[in-house]
Amino acid sequence: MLTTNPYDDDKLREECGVFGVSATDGAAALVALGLHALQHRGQEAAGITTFDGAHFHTHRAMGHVAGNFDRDDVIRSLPGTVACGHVRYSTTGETALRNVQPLYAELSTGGFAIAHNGNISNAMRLRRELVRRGSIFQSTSDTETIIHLVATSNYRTLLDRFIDALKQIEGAYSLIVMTPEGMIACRDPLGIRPLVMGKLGDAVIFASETVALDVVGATFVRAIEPGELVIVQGSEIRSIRPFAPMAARPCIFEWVYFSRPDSIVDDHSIYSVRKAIGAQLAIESPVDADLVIPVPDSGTPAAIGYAQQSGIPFELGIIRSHYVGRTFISPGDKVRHLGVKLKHNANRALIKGKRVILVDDSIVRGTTSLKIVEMMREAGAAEVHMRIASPPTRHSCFYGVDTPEREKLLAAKLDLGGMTGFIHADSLNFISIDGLYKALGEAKRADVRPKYCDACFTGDYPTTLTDHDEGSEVDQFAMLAERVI
Ligand SMILES: O=P(O)(O)OC[C@H]1O[C@H](OP(=O)(O)OP(=O)(O)O)[C@H](O)[C@@H]1O
Ligand SMILES: NC(=O)CC[C@H](N)C(=O)O
Ligand code: SF4
Ligand SMILES: [Mg+2]
Repeated sequence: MLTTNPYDDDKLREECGVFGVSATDGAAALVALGLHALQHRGQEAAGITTFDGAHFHTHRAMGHVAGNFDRDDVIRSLPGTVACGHVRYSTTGETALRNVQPLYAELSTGGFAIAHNGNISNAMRLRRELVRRGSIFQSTSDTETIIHLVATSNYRTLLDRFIDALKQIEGAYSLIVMTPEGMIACRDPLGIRPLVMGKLGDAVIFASETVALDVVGATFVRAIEPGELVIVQGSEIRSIRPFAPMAARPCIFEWVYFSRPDSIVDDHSIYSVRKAIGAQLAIESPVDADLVIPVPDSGTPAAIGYAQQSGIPFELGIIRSHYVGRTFISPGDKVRHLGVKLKHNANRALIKGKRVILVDDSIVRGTTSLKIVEMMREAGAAEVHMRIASPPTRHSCFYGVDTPEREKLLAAKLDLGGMTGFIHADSLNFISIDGLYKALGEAKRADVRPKYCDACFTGDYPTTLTDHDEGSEVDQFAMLAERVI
C-alpha cells in the first residue's frame, strides 16, 4: 500500500478539506463555494456528494474545484438539499480517481458517503483483517476502512455501527458522513484535525476552517469538540461523545502553515498567532539588519510580527507569481528547482546593498530557503539572515499531512550549522518549541501531555502508530499477493 504521496516532491503538502451542508436548496453549489475556500488544503482532487431524499449523487474529479465544479451541468447533476464535499491531498493510497472523496457505498442501512481529513494510522492492519474476512475494497484509501468497519459491525443501527468503527481506528480524523437519515460530523478524540460548525439561515454547515463559512456567508457557531459527534437529522441537531474523555492534541502546524490566515482554529486566529510567532522569534533571535522580508505566502504574517517587534522595516523583497499554485507539482529535481524560481522573484531595486532578514514559516527539505537566499545574494544583498517561524521539522507526520520521508527532512540530517551552510545563509535560526507554545498563549510546552500535537518537531506522537511500527508501508501489489496466498 502506498502510504505517501507518489510525487517525489519537496514540500510538506497540505492535508485535505471537508465541507458539508444540511437542509438547504442548491446544496451542491454551496459546497462548491465552500470547497473553493478550502482549496489550499488539497489540490489533487475534489468531489461532492448530494442526497435528494431518495438517491445519492456524486461527482469526483482530479484537479481543482474551479474547473470541475464551476460548470452548471455538473452542479445540476448534483440535486438535493444535503451535500458534502472534499478537497484531497493523498496521504494513504495513490492519487487516482478511485481514492477521490467523498467515498460512497450501499450498506445494509442504506447509502453511506464519507469525507475525511486526517489519516488512520492502523488502516493497513485493519484492512488486512477485513480483506481476510471477505471485504472487497474499491480503493487504496485509508478512509475506505471506515466504510467496511461500519458494514461489518455487529451493531444494529447505523450510528452504533459508526461508533463501533471509530473505536477501532487510531490516528486523525475529522469526518463528514451522509446517510439517508442525515449528516454526522465528528472529530477524533484528540481533535488532531480541525472541524467547525456554522449556520446559514436554517442550514447547518460543517467545514475544516472558518474561512469556508465566511465565503458562503454563514455564521460561525463553534468548533466541533475533540471526540464529539454532531448529528443533524432534519431540524434536529444532537451531540454525543462516545469516547472516554482525554486531553486534546490539535495539530500545531495548522497555526504555523496549513490553515488560511483568515481562519480561526480552536479559538485562535491563525493570523494573530503567526504574528505572535514572528514577534517571539524576534525576541529569541534578533539580528542587526536593514529589512525584514517575508517569504511569500505563508511567511508573511510571521515577518510582520518580527518587524513590529524588532522595529526593523518590513518590505516586500520577494514578489510571488500568483499563477503558480501553492505547491508546484513538478516531476524530477531539475523542474522542481525551476519551480521555485517561477514562483518567487527578488525585488532587486530594494535589496541591493541591504542586510536582510528573511522570515519563512518552515524548512522541510530546504529547497525554498536555498533558492531564496541565493536569489537575495544575486540581487546584491550585503547579508542574508534566515529566521524560521517553527522549530526544525525532524519527523514525519502520520496524521494527514504528506511529509517527505524522514531522511529527506533537512533538519533530520543536519544540525543548525550544517543547515546554515546548506542554505548559504549568514545566519539561520528557528523559533524554540516553548516560544511556539508562548505564541499560542501557553507559558511553555508541558513535558507531560503537551497541549498540541507537535510530533513533527518533537517526535512525541500522541497515538500509537500501528502500521508504521509494523512496517506496513508496503507496496499495494505485495498486499494483493498476500491476499491471493
Ligand atoms: O524547505 P522546503 O522543502 O522548500 O519547504 C518549505 C517551504 O514550503 C512551504 O511553502 P510553499 O511553497 O509550499 O507554500 P506557500 O506559498 O503557501 O508558502 C513553506 O511555506 C516553506 O516556504
Ligand atoms: N490529507 C488528508 O486528510 C487525506 C485523507 C485521506 N487519508 C486520503 O489520503 O485520502
Ligand atoms: S505530526 Fe506535525 S503536522 Fe502532523 S498532526 Fe502532528 S503537528 Fe501536525
Ligand atoms: Mg512557503
